[in-house]
Amino acid sequence: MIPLLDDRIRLTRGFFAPARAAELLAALLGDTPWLAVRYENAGRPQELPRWTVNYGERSYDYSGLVFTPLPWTPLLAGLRDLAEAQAETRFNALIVQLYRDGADGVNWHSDDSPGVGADPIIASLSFGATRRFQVRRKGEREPCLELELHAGDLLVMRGDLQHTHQHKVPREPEVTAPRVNLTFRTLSGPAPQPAVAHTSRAVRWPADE
Ligand SMILES: O=C(O)CCC(=O)C(=O)O
Ligand SMILES: [Fe+2]
Repeated sequence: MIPLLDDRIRLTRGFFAPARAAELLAALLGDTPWLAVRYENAGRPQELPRWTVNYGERSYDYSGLVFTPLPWTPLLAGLRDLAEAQAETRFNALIVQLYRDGADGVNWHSDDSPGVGADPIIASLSFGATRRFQVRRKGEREPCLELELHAGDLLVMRGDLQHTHQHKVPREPEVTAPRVNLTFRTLSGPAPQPAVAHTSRAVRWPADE
């Protein structure tokens, strides 16, 4: 395990061996009922630059978008149990994201919606294409940390990191292969109210459009 940023990021390379990571990628790509999320931003229709789906016991508020979770599958509950053992906490929510290729990504943000509590522990598993993961101090422009997340890697964010820093998965046009990321979280308190309406379209991988 590699501790980074005062032990508020813990990176475990090869938490899953390559063969197991490849099996998990295939299962996650094919079996997940993905959503392509459409919403309006200042009157303009937008689509999230990735496919996403939520699992577990709690809804998650993602920049005002609220998603109803699906029940744990045996596979995802198994991965949750492994993540819980590593992160030494219990998780009741999971966001699964598919970055179809390097044109997909996630912009600068902190995982600090009210439901995650004061100092959230978030465990992230990566499968498929290697992608960059950047971290910057809030209020600053440039990353202070840049990592490559490989298939099978486990990254845990903890302590007050979500208060002090933001993270991002930048677009990488040269990447052609898909990447699946799982983030396990612990949510509590009242269910979030949607601030932004979305129309989500059920989609399956491989995309046929
Ligand atoms: O894909 C990743 O590695 C990060 C995803 C993320 O930051 C999120 O889902 O909040
Ligand atoms: Fe995040």
